[in-house]
Amino acid sequence: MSYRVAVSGASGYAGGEVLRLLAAHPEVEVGAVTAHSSAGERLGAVQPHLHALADRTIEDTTAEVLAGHDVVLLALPHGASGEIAAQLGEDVLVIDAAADHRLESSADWDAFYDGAHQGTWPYGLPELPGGRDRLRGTRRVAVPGCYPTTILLGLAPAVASGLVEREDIVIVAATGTSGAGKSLKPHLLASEVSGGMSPYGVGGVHRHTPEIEQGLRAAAGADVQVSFTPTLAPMSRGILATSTAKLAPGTTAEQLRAAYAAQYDAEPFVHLLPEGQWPATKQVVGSNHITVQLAVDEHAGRAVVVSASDNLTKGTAGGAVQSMNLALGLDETAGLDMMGVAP
Ligand SMILES: NC(=O)C1=CN([C@@H]2O[C@H](COP(=O)(O)OP(=O)(O)OC[C@H]3O[C@@H](n4cnc5c(N)ncnc54)[C@H](OP(=O)(O)O)[C@@H]3O)[C@@H](O)[C@H]2O)C=CC1
Ligand SMILES: CC(=O)N[C@@H](CCC(=O)OP(=O)(O)O)C(=O)O
Repeated sequence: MSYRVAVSGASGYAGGEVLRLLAAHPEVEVGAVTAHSSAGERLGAVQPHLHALADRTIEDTTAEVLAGHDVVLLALPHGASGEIAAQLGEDVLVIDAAADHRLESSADWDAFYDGAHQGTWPYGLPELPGGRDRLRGTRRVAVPGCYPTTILLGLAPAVASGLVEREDIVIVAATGTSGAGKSLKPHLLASEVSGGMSPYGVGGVHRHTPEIEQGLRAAAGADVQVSFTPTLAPMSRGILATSTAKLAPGTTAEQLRAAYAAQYDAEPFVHLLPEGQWPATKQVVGSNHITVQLAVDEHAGRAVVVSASDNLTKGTAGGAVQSMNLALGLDETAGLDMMGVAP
């Protein structure tokens, strides 16, 4: 059987990556492709790399156009996503790449986002404790943010094992510019971004902070506090996150490594690298894989964890397809077997 999947936000970066993956998915047929200002255009005019789908016409994002599909995959700005999601039937599997349904706490939503909180859907990160059980058979999935995916998979084993202090975690992460979407933004002009790096959202104000704390709380079973600083790097795709945490008394490097190995050895997409080899965005770009490495800094008494992903693949579209597979009862890795693109 082939599942018919509609993709909204088809002209954007996340929607384009979703379509790239779905076009190669063995159990899926791409149905309606919808967007907003580009409705009426050929898909090939705005996504010229999607050759197999180039002659599709982009339609308006309405409940009528999205009706009659098994799956609706939303890659819209938050707000627009919640609005259309509320009009879709309960039987259709809705996968939302926007932030609307990620947060459990309405207070967190109000502190970091505009508009009303749309509620909480099962969180699409299978590798978190209990993650797969939450996703199997569900009809609603909230796809995690790109930074949270990379950072949560970097830190979850450390907090879950109790080998680090939960109140002293510092994260600095670099992202490629595609994380900000396709619309024109002056700070993303090539002349601003190329040849340098810059921080943004400094001082605990980035909207992924509560999402990261929520995911770590789920892993640890207790509150976790982080300081998160994002930075912009001159690359189109990729996230490299460096997270450090104060070691719990007596923690050794061997214990920490064993905790990561126990959680990740059987994971198809999360790879604890061999000792001495460090994550880099070029290992993962274009793939649904994420690489992780750790060290113990004895001098500072801290665990240092580095994780790398492609923000558009494991960080959005690949993660969305992985969750879709679980929700539909398919092989979790279906359509996701591509390796990275290097150099
Ligand atoms: N980029 C990334 O790395 C990640 C993105 N996400 C999330 O995915 C979503 C899409 O992001 P991204 O692809 O980067 O953004 P883009 O700006 O690249 O694309 C936005 C898409 O949404 C459509 N759109 C805009 N406004 C409306 C509206 N009012 N109604 C219907 N469609 C609309 C646009 O259509 P048109 O062009 O026709 O106007 C376009 O197809 C966002 O919620 C983002 O937070 C999540 C994780 C990572
Ligand atoms: C470079 C850049 O601006 N990146 C975006 C990444 C966020 C993202 O895409 O995730 P959401 O799904 O939560 O929007 C940012 O920092 O806001």
